[in-house]
Amino acid sequence: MKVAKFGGTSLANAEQIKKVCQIVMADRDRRLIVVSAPGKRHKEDTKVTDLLIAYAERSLAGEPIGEAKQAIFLRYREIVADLGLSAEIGQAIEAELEEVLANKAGLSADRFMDAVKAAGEDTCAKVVARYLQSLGEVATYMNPKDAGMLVTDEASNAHILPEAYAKLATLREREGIVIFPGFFGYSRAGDLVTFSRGGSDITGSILAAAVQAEVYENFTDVDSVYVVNPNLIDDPKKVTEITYREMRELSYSGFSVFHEEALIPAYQADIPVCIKNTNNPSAPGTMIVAERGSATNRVSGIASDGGFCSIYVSKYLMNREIGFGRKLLQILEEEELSYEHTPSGIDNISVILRERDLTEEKEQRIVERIRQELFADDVAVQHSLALVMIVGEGMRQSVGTTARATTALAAAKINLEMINQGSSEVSMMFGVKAEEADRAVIALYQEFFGGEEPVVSSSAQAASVSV
Ligand SMILES: Nc1ncnc2c1ncn2[C@@H]1O[C@H](COP(=O)(O)OP(=O)(O)O)[C@@H](O)[C@H]1O
Ligand SMILES: N[C@@H](CC(=O)OP(=O)(O)O)C(=O)O
Repeated sequence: MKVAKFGGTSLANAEQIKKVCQIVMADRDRRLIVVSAPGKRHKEDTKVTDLLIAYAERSLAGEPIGEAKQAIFLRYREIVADLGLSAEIGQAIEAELEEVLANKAGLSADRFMDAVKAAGEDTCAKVVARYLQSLGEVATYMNPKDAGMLVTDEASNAHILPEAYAKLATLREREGIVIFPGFFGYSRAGDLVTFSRGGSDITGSILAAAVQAEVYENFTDVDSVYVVNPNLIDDPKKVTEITYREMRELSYSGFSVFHEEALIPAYQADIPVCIKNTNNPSAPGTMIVAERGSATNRVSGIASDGGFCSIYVSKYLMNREIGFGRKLLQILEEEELSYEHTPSGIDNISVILRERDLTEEKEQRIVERIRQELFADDVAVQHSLALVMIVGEGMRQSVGTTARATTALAAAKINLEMINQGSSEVSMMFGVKAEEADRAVIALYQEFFGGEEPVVSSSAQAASVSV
């Protein structure tokens, strides 16, 4: 049995949905199908999930909702019509969607937002099931509540509960093709809760682990994972095989092709993941596996992500002070902040955080507390940082990777704010100013995969004029 997840771009319109159904029908082992909400049809388009969020925000703010609602219904109406589904089917699907959008009473703002967001995937799953049925297939829409997709109840940031797996495993016994909406589950109390954005990848991975799938296929709009974001460099090198550890690090640091939390369930159940292209299904794609044969190339990928900040703390003889690190991190804990990294020196330590979590008020309070409670000599917060990551299993065995990377970055006149080698030794991280991140990635690509000058994609050209 294979679990196949199709992303928003694969379901953006009727033409795409037809491709999806052809792919499903071409392999009888593809029996558990996870769908996202319709995504962008072209670059300037809006994903249905974003239309739903805009709708929910207006509704919660008490603003007029007519246009926002119309935009959502239009997307599905067009898809249903172009798939040649009957008017009755269209009306039934619309009535269920309407009910969710109208049902605000008794729900907190968070719960309403999650219910509305999830309607994108839920409606799409119903449409796809109906279309497969119209082609003569035995296909059923599966409600995540009935299936047992039990999750924690943190709004918009759910995590699977371990007890969910036993019931989900019974999906294996279902007849025909099961169409499962991605992106959400239900708490123990029965409330709908969504995963974080892009979370349909997580649904697919959970289901693949639960049913012990032979493979988890993740269909998107690119032929493979590339060694660098293809929006930055035209036609970069393809990755044919990559380990879970490498992909986890790269997804964390900007490879948006696969959700950073989606690898864990598949990894724990030892299910290989294959990233494939709905628009070119015969391309082999990228396999994500436990061990890869060719770990000789030292760097497997280069990624970057912005939105970080660092709290730098220095104190003479910090290395001799028992409990300093704990006290520092406790201050963050009391401010309900998680941290990302803690590179340190003899008398200093930096704590890297996601900028979105640190309000101005919290920042002032934290700086003050570090000064007063820890008697720090210096505390400074630096904003607008990007983390650039080079990742590769082969880096463990090879000498000189750091030297090559820092030399390349120096030659591109990029100032390094921080260097951190991951404890796993499969990654190395460089903190740079956000506006220099693209140039840093391009310089590193040139160093490790270059040979010739890479062709910088037009959207990245502005950032890279001085390369
Ligand atoms: N290293 C990478 N390799 C491949 N794609 C990448 C990489 N980094 C970022 N991407 C982007 O990820 C996109 C696919 O992810 P996403 O838009 O979430 O697709 P889907 O709608 O299928 O979920 C690609 O179109 C590409 O722009
Ligand atoms: N539709 C949701 C979940 C998702 O995974 O979408 P996609 O497969 O298009 O990245 C979102 O946009 O966040």
